[in-house]
Amino acid sequence: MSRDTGFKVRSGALHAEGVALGRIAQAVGTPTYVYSASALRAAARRFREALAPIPRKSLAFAVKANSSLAVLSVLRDEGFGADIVSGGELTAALAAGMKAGDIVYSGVGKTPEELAQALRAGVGHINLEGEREGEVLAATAVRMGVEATAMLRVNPDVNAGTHAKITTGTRDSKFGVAFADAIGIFDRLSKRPGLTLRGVAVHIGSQIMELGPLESAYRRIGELVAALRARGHAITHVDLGGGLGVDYHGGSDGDVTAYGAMVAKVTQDWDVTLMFEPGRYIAAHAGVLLTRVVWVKPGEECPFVIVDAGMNDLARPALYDAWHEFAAVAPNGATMRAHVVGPVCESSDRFAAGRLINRVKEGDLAVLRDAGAYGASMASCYNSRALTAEVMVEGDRFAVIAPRIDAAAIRPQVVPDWLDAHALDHAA
Ligand SMILES: Cc1ncc(COP(=O)(O)O)c(C=O)c1O
Ligand SMILES: N[C@@H](CCCC[NH3+])C(=O)O
Repeated sequence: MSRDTGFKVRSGALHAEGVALGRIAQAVGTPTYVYSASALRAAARRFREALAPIPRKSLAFAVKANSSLAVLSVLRDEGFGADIVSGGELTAALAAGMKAGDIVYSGVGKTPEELAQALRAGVGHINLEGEREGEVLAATAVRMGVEATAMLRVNPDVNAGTHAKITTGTRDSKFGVAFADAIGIFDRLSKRPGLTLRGVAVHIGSQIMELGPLESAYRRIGELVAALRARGHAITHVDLGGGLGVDYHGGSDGDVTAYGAMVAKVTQDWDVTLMFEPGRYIAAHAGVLLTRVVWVKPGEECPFVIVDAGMNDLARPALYDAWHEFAAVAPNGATMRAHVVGPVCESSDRFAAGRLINRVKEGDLAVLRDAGAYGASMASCYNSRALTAEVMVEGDRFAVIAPRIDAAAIRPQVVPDWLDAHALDHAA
């Protein structure tokens, strides 16, 4: 997808579809995430079309990438289920109208309460990331009088070739069970009443641009499927995770068509339903973070453009040195070299270092592009800043889909109600 899908300069001003971003800033203020519904749909369709050669499949959007209900609803209408990692994401997916059966629940630290919540909701698949979790899930299902349907997430020990902080399938990674242990764990868990193990799951990381590591991981999973079948296990599903990356510099994204062809080739004899969990590929280009320049202040090497968005609103640059293009909403053709920084009291609150950007001045509007995935969903109230508002644009209309929330409303002042720990001991 071109990242211009949804966001284009028209008559000298950046628009989200038919709506000038200046109009949104006027109505909602800044900083604000702005999403294009058409860009979301376009990416969702491109992903599905690329998987056309795969006969049996299900698609689940990784809710961690963007958990706004309006975004999830658009993807639900595109036939996506949800890949979730917490009870909160389960609540969000259900609230967005996703069917429980279309939800797959991953995560290394699901609590017993969250497992019970998933069973109560009737979640389609629970991706087990450890043997003990499977034992507790089975026991909980028996107690509740239901059958849990699950998959075993396996760590294939493949380096995804992405940023070290978002690689998830190497030997020392906390995710899934070690490849060498997988068969033993599968054998044991499949004997547990209350638990139907349908297959295996793999996810080696995020922002993966080369298909080689994905192909290596999938081939290992293919060997495992064959070995499990040889031991009499009925393997009906394999979850291939997410991870396909996008280009944040305006170039080509991970090649989704080649990805579809590779998956079709590697899995042609598997005879299973394949599950996919894309997040970034679907949402990244469909959103920008709209911000206003507060000050332009001289610096030793170049000026500081200080914007009203901070690392609490968009954490990726501070966390992974990630690149998001900074662009003026009303570019005039001139450029400047500057540091673009936020107001937060950390030196890592920096969106661009000595970068050539559109010339901006105090009060101008600008955007950080490609912020639709892992933007708002990772926002916090650090420095007691408000939680950023979110807006969805569709054609010439826009709607606030998440209001700006004051930090004080999230952490209201309470009068401490002191409990005497010793008195509680006596009561127990
Ligand atoms: C289990 C799982 N599935 C899917 C995803 C989505 O990944 P991405 O946004 O890179 O497609 C992630 C995030 O890395 C994940 O941990
Ligand atoms: N949050 C990360 C990706 C992590 C994906 C979840 N396992 C990012 O912004 O790139």
